[in-house]
Order: sequence, then structure tokens, then C-alpha cells
Amino acid sequence: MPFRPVPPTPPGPPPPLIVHQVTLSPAPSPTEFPHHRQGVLPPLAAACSFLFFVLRCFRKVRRERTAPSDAKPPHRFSYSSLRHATNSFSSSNILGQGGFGSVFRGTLPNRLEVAVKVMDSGSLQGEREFQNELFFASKVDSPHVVSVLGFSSDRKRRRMLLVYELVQNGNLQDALLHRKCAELMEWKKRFSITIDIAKGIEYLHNLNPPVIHGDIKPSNVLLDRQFSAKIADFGLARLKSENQYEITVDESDGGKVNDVLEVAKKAELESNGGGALEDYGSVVEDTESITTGFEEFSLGVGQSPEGFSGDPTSPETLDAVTASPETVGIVPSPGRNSFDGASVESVNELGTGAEKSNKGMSKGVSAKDWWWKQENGTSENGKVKDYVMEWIGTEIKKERPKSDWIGASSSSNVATGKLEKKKNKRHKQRFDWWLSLDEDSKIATKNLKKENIRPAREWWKEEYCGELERKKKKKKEGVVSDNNGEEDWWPRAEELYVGRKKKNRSSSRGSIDWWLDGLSGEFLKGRGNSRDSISGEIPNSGGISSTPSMRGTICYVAPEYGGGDNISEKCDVYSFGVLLLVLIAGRRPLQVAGSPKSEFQRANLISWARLLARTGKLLDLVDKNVQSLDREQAHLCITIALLCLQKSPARRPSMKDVVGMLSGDTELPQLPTHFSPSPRSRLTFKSNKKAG
Ligand SMILES: Nc1ncnc2c1ncn2[C@@H]1O[C@H](COP(=O)(O)OP(=O)(O)OP(=O)(O)O)[C@@H](O)[C@H]1O
Repeated sequence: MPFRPVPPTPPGPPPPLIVHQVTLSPAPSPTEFPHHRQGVLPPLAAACSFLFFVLRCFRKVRRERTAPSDAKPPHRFSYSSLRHATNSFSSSNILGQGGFGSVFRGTLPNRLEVAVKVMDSGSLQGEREFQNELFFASKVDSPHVVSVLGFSSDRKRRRMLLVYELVQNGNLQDALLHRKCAELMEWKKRFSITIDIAKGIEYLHNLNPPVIHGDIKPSNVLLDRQFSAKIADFGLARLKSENQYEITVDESDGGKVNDVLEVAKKAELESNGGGALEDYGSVVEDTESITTGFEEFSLGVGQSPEGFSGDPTSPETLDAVTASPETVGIVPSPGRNSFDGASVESVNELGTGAEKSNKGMSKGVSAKDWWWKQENGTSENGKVKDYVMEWIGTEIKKERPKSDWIGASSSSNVATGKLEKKKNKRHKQRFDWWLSLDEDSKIATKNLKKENIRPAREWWKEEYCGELERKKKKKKEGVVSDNNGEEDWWPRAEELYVGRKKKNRSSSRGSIDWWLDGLSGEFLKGRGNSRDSISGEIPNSGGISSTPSMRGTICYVAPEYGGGDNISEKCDVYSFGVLLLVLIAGRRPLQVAGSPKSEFQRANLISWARLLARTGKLLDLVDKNVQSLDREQAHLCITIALLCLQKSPARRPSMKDVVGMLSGDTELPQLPTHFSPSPRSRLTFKSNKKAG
């Protein structure tokens, strides 16, 4: 029987008086009370305190169920208040451009400065990110994480808006690589940023249930006035939970995200055998449906604006509703075994085997079919690489129409005719970063002409064309590709020493293998944002940020990330490792430079760091522009980064360990033997093969 709170007792004698008497008078001895009182009062007091205790427990359990953290729920702003705050979304107020729209600086009537992200297209992915951001906003409250203050929607213009605290110095990627802020040229600042980020991730992992960010990279780290770092963008974040959660997508309805309360109701009804919706009752009562223009989704409303402590908004700027995002988009999925957290991209990936495959391949839901390629038998690294090459081949073929080598580039995935056309189109969308290299190349060419340095795209073209043609030749000769083994995705410093010669001799690894070393899988699993990770000699992506999200960002995403089942906090640890190297080296993870021999070794930052570890020259990695370098700290940071970048998630340290090591509280473990600067030997090579 459900617990019912006891109705309030009718008003009695003024309580303060009683309290006064009891507290201020010396405690009477039992003999001083009249006889009948002695018998009645103690049991009554005991009953009252028992009831009080039960009531408290009940409220605590309820609160924990609905709001696992103390974080404040975001508010719903009126669209007009945000338009006013941003001067009608004036272009002069643009702070940056994300994959789903622009971010504007704004000032609320109470003078609070905010950043307003306007997501202005009907993309399903955008909606998911929007919902994910709101969901996690209610869970997260840390000085190392950017706060989401609220949201808004504009039915007429089909816009969704997110309101964040303004973080004055923009994102780390921009500040470090484009603006080259003087503050970031101080080693001390880089080290403190490292600690901020590590603490931010540690905080997320320490929540209950842990939150996995899923897209740690410099452009998702914002810097405040003092250049303290805050983690942003929870579009791909997930909850790690024993119970599986998911946001469902109704395929039959064009892939729309289902009304979560409907889903919640269904789930509850099913699990209760059609019984009452006790757990969701209050949520349903307090729910208002908000139309985004694309579909209807529901946000709980039930908290007054005043309930938001430190309310940043005046009553005029707020609508009379406050979202309770814990009701958004997250429903228990008892049937699922694999962890897929609350991440919105988990949609459409349910079911098994052929059913999954067909579902994914036949529907026009963005990028799903692309994913199935990996998740249904082609997830071996070698084949994934084939797929990359196939796509790149498609792109290059457009420039070299007579070439027919694409057909030989993939072992199983090359389609013909109509299908191929469709596929090519898809690939193009996914990998527009490839085309964007042109932009970098132009600048690189302009600036480096005198030094006779090839633009990035030229370089890539040669590498991949060469590699694919070699593959084709091999296939013709009946040589079975040996690229499927995991080891191919991991660096062998020996090969870096000898570069291409070794590759040709042993025929075990092509240049593409070399290029993808340490980037295992990320190449395909990324959000398609080359600008975060790849550049020509002169990076030129200032102000331009990410592209529509997939599952993490190329070069930053952990090798195991992608299938959904292997997601753990260690994915964030891996991404942190890449970010840390970028922060120390002051360059992107992949940086294409012209001068083939010397630059080739350094192009892949992760491989280069490993190579330096083996040669005992770790500090060569440090950005030459850094002032007042603390060599010990720099050594520590690079070592930690390498530990985080181990292939095996189990070998990577936890973020708690990382914070401990950075602050000197935890002893730094030895780097794995294959990183040791001992002379190369057969033994070392073997251990390298085994190691993560
Ligand atoms: N709260 C904020 N304060 C200051 N600047 C911000 C804030 N939020 C975002 N920005 C700026 O706007 C840019 C774009 O942000 P957004 O989150 O849309 O992009 P993104 O994370 O790069 O893209 P995506 O969501 O596709 O990954 C950021 O890189 C940053 O420079």
C-alpha cells in the first residue's frame, strides 16, 4: 500500500512558547509532571519523531529518484527575452559556430552575461544534442563544467535555444592554436588548465551514476576570464548506469524522437502489467508540452523560478515554467544489456543482427547506415581502414575519373551503380573535412610557397592513392591483406624510424596504417570535424568549430568507442590523453606539413609522443613557444598522456588517478616497457605487440 503522509494536526498552543519553556527551563524531573502526562507524552513524542523520520526518508528517496544531483534545473526563457539579450541575434554578437548553429553573446536585464546557442535546423542530431544538454544540465554542477542556465524554443522559426553561462575567453582550441593567447604561452597556465580539465572529468566520473562526456577535445573546453578551464558540450554525454537508458526513435515516424513521457508511460505500464503509473504520476501531472517546431517533446515543469538559487534572471525574463530535465529523454530500458547510457545517438541501433542491419541500411536516417558498416561485421580495424580508404578514394576519383582503383580498395563494401552513387553522397557529407583541407592547403601554399611545401590535400592524395593502388595490385596477385590485426592500428616506433622503407619491405603496413597509428577507429567514428584534429601547416579554423556529431571526434575518440557496448569512463581518459598532448605541444593531433622526411614522423602527434618516449626525448614534444617551462611538470604531463592513451581501457588510469598524479598525491607509475627508452630489441618489439 502506498505511503500516505499524515494530515497536518490542527493548530495547538503556540509552539515557540513550549520550546521556550522546554529549552530555557531546567529539565523537570519526571516526578514534577502530573501523573497522567507522564504516561502520554513519551509515546506521543516517540510516535511523532518516528513519523518525522519516515517522512524524511520518503522525501529523500523520492528526491534521489527524480534528481540524482543537487544541480539546479535549467529555466525556460522566453524567446523574446533572448532575442532582446542578443540584440536580435546580431552577427556582431556571435561567439562561435557549432555544428547545429551559432552561439551568441547576450546580456540579460539583470546584467548577467550569457551565451545563447541557437540550433536552427530541423536536424535530428541537433534535437538530440539539445535534449542531452538539458538532461545533463540538471545533473552537473561544478566550477570545472560550463553551466547550462536554461533553454527556449521558437515555434515559428523552428529554433531551439540553449542558454549557458558566458565563458569569456572562448574555447581552448581557438585560444591555443589560432589566437595564440599570450596567457597560454606560460607553462604555468597550461599546467593549471590541465588540472582544471582533469578535475572536471573526474567530477563527471564521480557522479552517481557516472557521466561519460564522450567528446573531450579542446574545442569543448572553454576558458574563463582567468583562463581557468571548464568542460562544455554534453551533446554526446552518457550516463553510466546499471540500468540501461535510451531515447527511442520512432522509425515509422521519420525517425522522430518519441515523446519521452509517452515512452515512460508505456514502459511503466508494460512493466506493471498495465498497472498504475505511480512513479511517473507526478511527472505527468507537472508536464507541459513544448513545441520545438520539429516535434513535440516534453519537459517537466514544477519548480518555480525562485527555486533556482542564485537566480540569474529577473521574473520578466522568465516564463512561468522551469524545466525539470530529468524527465527528458531518459527512460529505463530493461531489455537492453549493452550500456548505451543516455546518449542520444544510441537511437536506432536496437535489435540484433540482420534486423539491425536492414533497419539501419534501409532507412534514410542520417548516418545510421554508415554506422552499421562498422557494427555489423566490418568493425575489424583493417576493414574500417578499407572503408576510409574507399571513401577517400571516392573523393579522389572525382578528380581522376579514369582511375578505377576504388573497386579494389575494399574487401567487401564496394557497391556499384546506384548504390555506389548513394554511398558516395553519404560519404561526402560525412567527410566534408576532407574537402575542407583545401582551405588549409590554400593558406599553407600561400605562406609556404617559398619553402616548396606541398599543401595538405596534395599530400593526402598521394599517400592514399599510392596505398590503394598498392592494395589493388596485391589483391590481383592474390596476396591476402594482413591489415586486419589490431596491432596494425598501433604504433611501432621501429617503423617510424625507417618510415616507408620498412613498410614496403615487410608489406605489413601501408602509409595509411602509419597515418592512422594511435588514431584507431577514430577516423571513422568522429564527428567529422577535421578542424579539431587535422590541419595543414598553418591551422586556419579560427572561429569555426564542429560539425554534426556522430560519436566523438576523430583523433580524440578512444579506439573502443563506437559500438556502444564498450563505453566507459576510460573513453574520456583516452580523449583527455590526446587533449593533453595537444595542449603541451600546441598543435593538432594530425598536422600535415610539407617536408616529407622530418615532418612525416611528427605528423601524428600520438605516434610522435610514443616515439619520443622510446627515444627518451619526451620534452621535444613541448611547444617551443612556451615560456618558463617546468621540465619536471612537462615530463609528468606527457607521461600521464601516454598512460591515458594506452589501447587497453583497463590499463589507462582513472581520472582520479590522473588528478592524483598531477597534484603529486599519487605516485606516477612506470610507463609500459614499450615506451622505455631502452635500445630496440626483439624482446621490446614483442612486448610492444602485446601491450596496449
Ligand atoms: N558558454 C559559452 N561561452 C563562451 N563561448 C561559448 C560558449 N559556448 C560556446 N561558445 C563558443 O561557441 C563555439 C561553438 O559552440 P558549440 O557548442 O555550438 O560548438 P561545438 O561544440 O564546437 O560544436 P558541436 O556542438 O557541433 O560539437 C564554441 O567553440 C565556443 O567558442
